[in-house]
Amino acid sequence: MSVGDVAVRAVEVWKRYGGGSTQVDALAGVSADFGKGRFTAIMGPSGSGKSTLLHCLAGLDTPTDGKVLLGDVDLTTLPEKQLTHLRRDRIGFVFQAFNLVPTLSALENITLPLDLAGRKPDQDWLATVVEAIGLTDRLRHRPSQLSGGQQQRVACARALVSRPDVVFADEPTGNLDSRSSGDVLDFLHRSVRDYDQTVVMVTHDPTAASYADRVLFLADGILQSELLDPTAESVLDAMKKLDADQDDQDEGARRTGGAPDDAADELAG
Ligand SMILES: Nc1ncnc2c1ncn2[C@@H]1O[C@H](COP(=O)(O)OP(=O)(O)OP(=O)(O)O)[C@@H](O)[C@H]1O
Repeated sequence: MSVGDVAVRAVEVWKRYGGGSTQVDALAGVSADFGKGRFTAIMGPSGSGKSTLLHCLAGLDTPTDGKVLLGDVDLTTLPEKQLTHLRRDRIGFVFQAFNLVPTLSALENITLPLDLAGRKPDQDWLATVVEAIGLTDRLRHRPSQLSGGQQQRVACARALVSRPDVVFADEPTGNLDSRSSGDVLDFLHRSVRDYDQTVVMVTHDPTAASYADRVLFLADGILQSELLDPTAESVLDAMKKLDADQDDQDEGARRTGGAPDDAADELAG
């Protein structure tokens, strides 16, 4: 991928927690490009580092080592104040728990990031986004008067209203039933296909991942494989293979009494 086609790039990103016997490498040298106008899903077993990677890419967390480039800006060296502005102006977030402000209407929630930045919404784009989430008749409702799926669509609109470089979504359908999930994923998919937005989404769900153009698979903080034009079936197969590979490594380590890497070396010859 040429530099101009990349929205965000991870270069040898490490994230280490703790020290001594409790040390954990949540990310162990992850390098990946996330293309502009592309929808990428990140998958992997629990504890594999998905959220940590998303948070590092979004400038919500600082890697222990390595670089994160948003366009040509290295987030890892940016002073905190500039990072705050960059997150506000160039990045959108969708969280599993919606995180809407309960006292504001749906429309006020959508425009909140712009209001906080003292910017006026682009009315055409706002109308497009509002129309696309299919909630034109509920814009004056408070979050408590909306279903979970409707609240999450409001959160997606809020993430997109500033036309960010990238929308990062962390398990956006984790709290939703399959129908509401479909509505939210359709919306994210259309924002990429029709409006050239860039979405990076962490998910456990093969069906959710099938809405993406590409799926990256993490295990033990390492990028293991990727799948282009995924279907729910091909994602499930890739996850089974990942599980089987992990089991083989664990079994090798158990038999030799060593670390998985030692075991792999020993098995290899
Ligand atoms: N603040 C922290 N302090 C110590 N260890 C942490 C911290 N945050 C994450 N970890 C560890 O880093 C590893 C990766 O965590 P992460 O939350 O990124 O995984 P995940 O793939 O998103 O998991 P899940 O699917 O369960 O949400 C795990 O072993 C986790 O226990």
